[in-house]
Amino acid sequence: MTDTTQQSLFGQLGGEDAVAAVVDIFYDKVLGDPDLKPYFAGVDLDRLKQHQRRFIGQALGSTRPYSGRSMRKAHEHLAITDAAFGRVVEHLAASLGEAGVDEETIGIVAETLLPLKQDIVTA
Ligand code: HEM
Repeated sequence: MTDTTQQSLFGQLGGEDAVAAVVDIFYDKVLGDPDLKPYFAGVDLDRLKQHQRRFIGQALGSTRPYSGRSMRKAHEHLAITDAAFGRVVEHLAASLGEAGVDEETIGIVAETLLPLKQDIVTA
């Protein structure tokens, strides 16, 4: 998929304000999932929210510059399993659906995230 397509996903959803709404839904789902909550133990709230925003931004191809750690460096100490990665992506898909994004677009977003799995899953 080209950058142009990804940018239009971001725009299609409604830009930063709409993304903030998706982040709230996503945040509730991830922390409300007993299988995922432990990964976020000890992570401060600001950092977590930043995670969610960047996660969504990355998923939708936001052009906002990213100056954080690489995906591998950010996650290697967490021993994230394949299953946990899958659940996070599922929660994102559900959150986008609740925000009114159509199935086809959600599928494209999920495909965009999949290549990151090899850097994030270490358990
Ligand atoms: C495609 C999937 C993902 C993306 C794009 C993503 C993105 C990010 C980003 C950008 C950061 C911040 C890095 C920094 O500030 O240096 C981060 C941190 C973090 N991520 Fe993810 N993430 C993903 C999947 C996951 C999964 C599956 C989990 C757990 C099940 C997870 C748990 C965390 C935690 C706990 C932190 C904070 C680590 C710390 O500050 O010690 N992430 N992630």
